[in-house]
This record gives sequence, C-alpha cells and structure tokens, in this order.
Amino acid sequence: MNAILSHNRFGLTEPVYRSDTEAYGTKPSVRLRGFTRRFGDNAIIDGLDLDLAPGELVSLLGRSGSGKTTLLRTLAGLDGTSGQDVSIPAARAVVFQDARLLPWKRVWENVALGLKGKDIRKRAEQALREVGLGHRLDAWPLTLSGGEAQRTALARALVRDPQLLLMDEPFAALDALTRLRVHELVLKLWRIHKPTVMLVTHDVDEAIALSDRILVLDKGRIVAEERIDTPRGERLALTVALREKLLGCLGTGHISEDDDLTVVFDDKPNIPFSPSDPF
Ligand SMILES: Nc1ncnc2c1ncn2[C@@H]1O[C@H](COP(=O)(O)OP(=O)(O)OP(=O)(O)O)[C@@H](O)[C@H]1O
Repeated sequence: MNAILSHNRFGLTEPVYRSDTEAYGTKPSVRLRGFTRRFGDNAIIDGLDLDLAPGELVSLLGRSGSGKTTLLRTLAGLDGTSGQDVSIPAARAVVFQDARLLPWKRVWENVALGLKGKDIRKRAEQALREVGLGHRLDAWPLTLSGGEAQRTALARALVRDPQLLLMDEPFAALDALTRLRVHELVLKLWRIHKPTVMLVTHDVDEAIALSDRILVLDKGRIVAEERIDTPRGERLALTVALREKLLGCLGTGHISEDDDLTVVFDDKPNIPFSPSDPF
C-alpha cells in the first residue's frame, strides 16, 4: 500500500491509501470501438477496440511504424475522429520525447503557457515544485539538463490537471540513471494525481516496471496484452520472464514476420535463427 495525499492541487488534505493493484472504476476513461485511421489506402489503425480504465497506466509497445504515434495522436485529439465511436476525456495533456520548451520563455512561463485565470505563476510554481524544480523557476530552458527539461515538460502537463496523460517515448533521450529517476517521479506523481496514462515506449523493461497493462500493437491491431498484478516493487523477477515473451511478440523491430529468417550455408543444413539473436 502506498500512503498518498488526496488529490487537490492547491491544498493537500487527508492521506488516502491506495494499493498498486487496486481495482479501477468500471466506466472507461477512454473507449474506442472499431477505430480506423487511414493514410491513403493504408489502414494504419485497423478496426481497433480499446478501453482504458480511469487511473490506469497502460504502455503501448510496437515495432517502428506499427501505428503507436498515430494512436496516441488520436487519443490526444490531434487527429480526426469524426464519425467514429471514440470517447476520450476532455482534459488531456501530452509529453513528447523532446521537451519542446520555448527557449525565449523562462521555465515557469513554459509551464504556464496557455493557462488562463488567476495565480498562473503560482500554479506553475506548484507544478515545478512537484517535479523537484522549484529552484529553477526563472531559468532559461537552454540551461536545463535533459532530465530537467523533461521534468519541466511533465510539470507543464500536470499543471493542466489532465484526466488523460499521453506520453510518447518521454524517457528515450535520457541516460539510464536519469531515466530510472524520472520513472520514480512519474510513478509518484501518477499515484498522487491518478490520471489515466498511455505511455508509448520501445523499452520492454520500462513498460514492465511502470504499467498496469501492456499492449503490443502490430499493423494497427493489438496483437498481445499483458496485465501485471505484481506490485511494482516486486517486479524484478517478473521482468526476466515477461520480457522474453514480449520481445517474442515484438521481434527485433527490424526484422518483419514476413522476412525469411533462414540462413543457408554451403556445407551445412539450413540453420534458422531467431529475431531475438543479438545481431
Ligand atoms: N500524416 C501521415 N501521412 C501518411 N502516412 C503517415 C502519416 N503519419 C503516419 N503515417 C504512416 O503511418 C505508419 C505508422 O506511423 P506511426 O508514426 O504511428 O508509427 P509508430 O509506431 O509510432 O512508429 P515509431 O516507433 O517509428 O515512432 C507509418 O508507416 C507512417 O509512415
């Protein structure tokens, strides 16, 4: 069980205890039925059904070109969904792989960008404190480290109090140690604010460490799904077993299922090799 404070951005009240695996609400936060997205004649997303429960943290794995970003853009409302059976929350925020900060605006101004109403600086300040950057409010983005820039992007998303937080490989450009620290931070913030999260990642271990559920997308369809009930603190042993299975679903990301995976030697019989061999 994790002791957290009940969610009120401007006045933290009594603690609420919530386990990692507590059941979520029954009414989905995100619901797609038979969703299709075409570019020309190609159905990049092909008749997809998807439900995300409120407060659920779901990772989306898939080879390059499988449609992950296209799906994320749909959930962000950045792509046309008209005439389709799509239900997404109104309050959404996106964190991209690059922090996308405006270099001519100070850190707090980047976080406050587009906010309306009173106490905008105060709200930005509060969000920046939450990501551990209360001391860099007036800094210029170009003076931030990669991890700090991504934390600023996270603060900019959080300050909007999103019901749905979408993240497109937000940790990919960070070094291994910084990535682990930002994982911890994201989990801490997620436990406090409980947005529904869709995380696009290429990193199977990251998906196992963070998620309630992992989806594997291939050619615009969900081809594998793993629900993880093991508490996050106890996932190391699980990782070893589950990563092989998920890597099997993914291939290497470079070799397609249609490729001929047979090597022919002159003096030996055909030797098949596996997409997970380290080439
Ligand atoms: N605006 C567009 N016009 C035409 N084709 C597009 C457009 N956007 C995406 N595609 C195509 O849709 C397919 C899926 O792209 P998408 O970016 O969703 O894949 P992805 O799984 O996120 O890949 P990656 O892991 O490499 O980022 C690709 O073949 C891409 O070329």
